Amino acid sequence: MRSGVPSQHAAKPVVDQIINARWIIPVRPRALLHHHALAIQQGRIVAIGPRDEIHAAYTAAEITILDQHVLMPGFVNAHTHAAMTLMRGLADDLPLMTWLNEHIWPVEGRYVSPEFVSMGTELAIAEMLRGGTTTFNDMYFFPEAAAQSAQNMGMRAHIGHVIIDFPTAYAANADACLQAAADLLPRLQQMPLIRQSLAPHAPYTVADAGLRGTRELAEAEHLPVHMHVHETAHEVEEGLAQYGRRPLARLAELGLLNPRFLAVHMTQLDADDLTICRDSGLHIAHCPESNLKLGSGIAPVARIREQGIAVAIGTDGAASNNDLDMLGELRTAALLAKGFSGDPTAFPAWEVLEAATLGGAEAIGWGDLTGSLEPGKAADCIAISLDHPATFPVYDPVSQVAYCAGRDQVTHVWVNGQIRIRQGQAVDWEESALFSRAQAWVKRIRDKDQNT
Ligand SMILES: CSC[C@H]1O[C@@H](n2cnc3c(O)ncnc32)[C@H](O)[C@@H]1O
Ligand SMILES: [Zn+2]
Repeated sequence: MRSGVPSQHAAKPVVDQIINARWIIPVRPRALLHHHALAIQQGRIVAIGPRDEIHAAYTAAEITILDQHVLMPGFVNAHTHAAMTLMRGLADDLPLMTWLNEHIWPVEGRYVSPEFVSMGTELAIAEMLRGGTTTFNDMYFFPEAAAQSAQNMGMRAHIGHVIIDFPTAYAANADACLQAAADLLPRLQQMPLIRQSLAPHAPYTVADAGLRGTRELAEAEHLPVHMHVHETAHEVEEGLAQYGRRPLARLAELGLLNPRFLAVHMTQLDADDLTICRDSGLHIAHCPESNLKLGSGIAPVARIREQGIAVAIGTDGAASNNDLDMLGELRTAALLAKGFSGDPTAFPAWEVLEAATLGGAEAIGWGDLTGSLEPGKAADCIAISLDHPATFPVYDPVSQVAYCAGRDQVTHVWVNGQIRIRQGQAVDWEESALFSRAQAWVKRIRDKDQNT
């Protein structure tokens, strides 16, 4: 494949860098390229083509040679609560509402603050970048703190302004959340790696008034909406009892569903729900490991995809997953779709890689910039070394990435052309220093909250 490569007779342009790789999986187009290279200038991909042609066409200030590696777009984690790394392993083996009501919400009530969110988000970014994630779609309190952490650490983030009815350390009610979102929008617009959404928490925590306010602000500011929906059977039963209709139907009636709506979880879907999803054009963030661990249910991904409904992949927070590992998550998604449907062709390797990259970018309205390696797009890319016992032999690199590579094999990560991970190590921060700072929070939470 040859894309964006100038004629070799013209004067040779100088680019910032060229990355040579044994294999490139650009995701779009769906192709496996052998011995190709990527030319990058000012954070953007300017060309992708056979190695010799790229070197004949460009001079580069920096050349990286990845001769045992797959180069591919970074993963887009379509649903996170990044700061919840500080609560990883605090409450396990519980159903969702017990986990939230008796453990997570009380701890959040005591500790969540801008400082807590900065610390937890930094830990999450360190983990996600090491695992090859270059963009995350977040929903948490104090979104400015999360945005600032992502911008400082050079990671791309889609930051959700949370909307929730009950009083928290962040805001008194849904109206105050909407006001905080409106006030913050211009500040976050100044951050080049950040885009924003509105994030009403769930149908059971935001009444109709807050959802109408969400729709109005989303329409006025052209913002996407990111929300937990149909996570458990209990949520659907409770919604039916309280509102006389299933939560998804209620959201449709409130005018919230459209291609800029990202419904997270969606484990409970009847035929009418699937029709609503298909007709509205919404996207689904599938979080299989969090759903399994909380015993919430299994999203019927094969049936969802048969209807042409777009699926992205997310980890959810580190307190319910308990990791932020997109390679692990996409593998679980592929295997679960096959096992649950009884069809091994459900969610094949190529399609699950697409869902974990471009599918995530499109789900958050960022498909113009990231999620695939194409000229004009941001150089958000990762290298995975296949020179490892876990991935030997290599008949098909796509199969290796989907079914057997581990995140310890992610050697290089670039966001917007800036190297963030080199030879498996963070470039700009010491992980041990992050852990030392985080330890103060861990001590406070442990002393007060464990074994009480
Ligand atoms: C209001 S900020 C986000 C809010 O969501 C909570 N949360 C984390 N994981 C889940 C989940 O799987 N379902 C519902 N709510 C979840 C988190 O603790 C924050 O309070
Ligand atoms: Zn969640």
